[in-house]
Amino acid sequence: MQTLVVDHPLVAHKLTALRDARTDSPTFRRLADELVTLLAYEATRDVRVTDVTVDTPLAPAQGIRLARPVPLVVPILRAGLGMLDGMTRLLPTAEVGFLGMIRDESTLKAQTYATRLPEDLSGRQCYVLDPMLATGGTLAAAIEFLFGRGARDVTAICLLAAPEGIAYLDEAFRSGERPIRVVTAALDERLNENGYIVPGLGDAGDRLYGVV
Ligand SMILES: O=P(O)(O)OC[C@H]1O[C@H](OP(=O)(O)OP(=O)(O)O)[C@H](O)[C@@H]1O
Ligand SMILES: O=c1cc[nH]c(=O)[nH]1
Ligand SMILES: [Mg+2]
Repeated sequence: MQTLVVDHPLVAHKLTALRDARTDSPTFRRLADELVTLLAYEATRDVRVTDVTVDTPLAPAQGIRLARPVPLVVPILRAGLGMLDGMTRLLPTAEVGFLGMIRDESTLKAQTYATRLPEDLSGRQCYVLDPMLATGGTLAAAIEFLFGRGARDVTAICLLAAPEGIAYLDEAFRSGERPIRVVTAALDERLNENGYIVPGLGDAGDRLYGVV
């Protein structure tokens, strides 16, 4: 599994403000949105394209277009929803699916409460959005859904990742015939005893949606 930690001063600047406990929800939402657009630029370097020719006002020009089938973008509710606009700003023609998942805080296991995905994903590049890669349980379950429907490859875009979550995904998809990749703004130190990323940013869903 490839893990890309995007190293850019604008990413680091916005992430620092996002982490700050003093940052209010409206600002948190804006920063998350801006960060995702920066991460998505790196995460879509290998988006599939096809050759086309267009006519400029002066002459024909060789060009490229996104290949079909278009990529599928899947925000994992709740916190992933705060990343959707930042992603579709770069991929406005992508199809959007949804997964409603919640981590049982006593077992740290992910439960799925809503799935709105195309039945057949054969050949599709998929981008899964979830700000936090903590134990890896949520993303692993989400990625399994997509490969179960025939996805070609899956890229997870996260704001923060813990070493434990990276290791878990790496092990879960070790075989390699189901290619996955993680693109994140930072690799943090560890998980605490409650499965939260340290230093992290707290509970991403609560901070995005003003839950105090
Ligand atoms: O890597 P994991 O250990 O699975 O933890 C990461 C998940 O935990 C949080 O979701 P939560 O279950 O709190 O739901 P929410 O997104 O609605 O806040 C976060 O949004 C991730 O989805
Ligand atoms: O640090 C964490 C870990 C899981 N979920 C969150 O929202 N934050
Ligand atoms: Mg979540």
